[in-house]
Amino acid sequence: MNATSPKSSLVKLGLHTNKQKTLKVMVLGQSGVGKTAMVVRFITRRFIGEYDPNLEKIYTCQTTLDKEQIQFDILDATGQLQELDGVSLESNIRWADAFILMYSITDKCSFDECSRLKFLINYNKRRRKLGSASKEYALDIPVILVGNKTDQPGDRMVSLEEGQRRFRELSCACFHEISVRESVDQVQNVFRDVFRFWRVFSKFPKLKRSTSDVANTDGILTPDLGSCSFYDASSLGVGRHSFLVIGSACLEESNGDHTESTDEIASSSLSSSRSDIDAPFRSRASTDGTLLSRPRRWRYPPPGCLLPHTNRVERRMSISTRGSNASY
Ligand SMILES: Nc1nc2c(ncn2[C@@H]2O[C@H](COP(=O)(O)OP(=O)(O)OP(=O)(O)O)[C@@H](O)[C@H]2O)c(=O)[nH]1
Repeated sequence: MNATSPKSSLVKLGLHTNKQKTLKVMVLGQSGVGKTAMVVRFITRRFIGEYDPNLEKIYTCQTTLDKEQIQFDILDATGQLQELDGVSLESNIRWADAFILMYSITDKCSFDECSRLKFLINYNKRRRKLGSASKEYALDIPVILVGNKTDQPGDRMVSLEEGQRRFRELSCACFHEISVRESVDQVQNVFRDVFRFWRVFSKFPKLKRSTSDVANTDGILTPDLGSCSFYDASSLGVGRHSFLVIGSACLEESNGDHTESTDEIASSSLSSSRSDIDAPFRSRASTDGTLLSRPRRWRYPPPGCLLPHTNRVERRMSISTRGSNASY
C-alpha cells in the first residue's frame, strides 16, 4: 500500500484496517419463525426444511462484502431457550455486535415478541450517551427487523405496513420482508445490511446523534433488491435505484457506478427515560408491541462505496454455545 494512498490515510485515522474483521451477529425471534433456515440458507445457499429446535449454535463463515473480507460469527439463538432461559439470552445479547430480529408474517405473536426482544437488546446494550448528564442512553448496535415467510401470502397476519411501522417504533436500522424458502438473494441482502450498518456504527460511534427530533419518516422501498427493504429516511428523493441509507449517508448503486451523498437523513432511536430504567427491566419488557421510545435524529458521514456482495460463503464450524455463553 502506498504511504500516501487514501487507504493509508484511512489506516492512520483508524478508519481502515487490513485485518480481517469478525462480526458477531445474533439471530433472535420466536420459535419457528425460520431463524435456523435463514442462517443455513446464508451459509450454504440451500433451504433445509427441518431443524432441531433445541440446538443453539454459532455458525462461522467468511465472505467478502463491499471489497472487505469479513468473518461472520452467527449465533442462532433457539426460540425455545429465549422463552425459558432469560439469563443466557441476556449474556448472548451482550456477546453480539449486531442483531437480526425475526418474525413470521404468518404469526402475530412472533411479531409482538420482537418488541420484547428489542427491549432486552436495548437494556443489555445501552450505553450512557456521550456528554449527557447520565439521563440518556444510546444504542449504537445495529438491529435489523426481518419478516419471514412471504411465500405464504394467504396466511399473512402481519401486513407490510405494520412491519414498517414497527421497525420505526423500535428504532431498528432497517427492515426486510423475505422468504427464506424462496430467495437466497433476500437472505444475503439481510446479512449484507447487517454488515454495512455495523461498519458504519462502529466507525463513527460519536457522530450518530444530535438532539433534534425526527420529523415524519417514510421508509424507502428498494425494489432492485428483490425483497421489501426499508431504510429510515425522511429527506431522500428516490428513483428506481437500489438505495442504502445509513443514518445520514445515502449511497446510491446504479449500473455499477457508486456515488455517495451526504444528505441529511433522519432516523430514529430508542432511549429510555431515567424512571423507566430504574424500574425492573423485565416488568418493562412487553409483548403488546409498545415500547417507550423517543425519536432522535442520527447523523453519519458516508461509509465506503458499495459493490455487489459476493455469494461465496463457507461454513467452517459449528459449536454449541449453550451453557458456556458467560465466557464470551
Ligand atoms: N413457508 C416457509 N417456511 C419456512 C420459511 N423459513 C423457514 N420455514 C419453516 O419454518 C419452520 C421453522 O424453521 P426454523 O428455521 O427451524 O425456525 P427457528 O426460528 O430456527 O425455530 P427454533 O429453532 O425453534 O427457534 C420449518 O418448518 C421451516 O421449514 C419460509 O421462508 N417459508
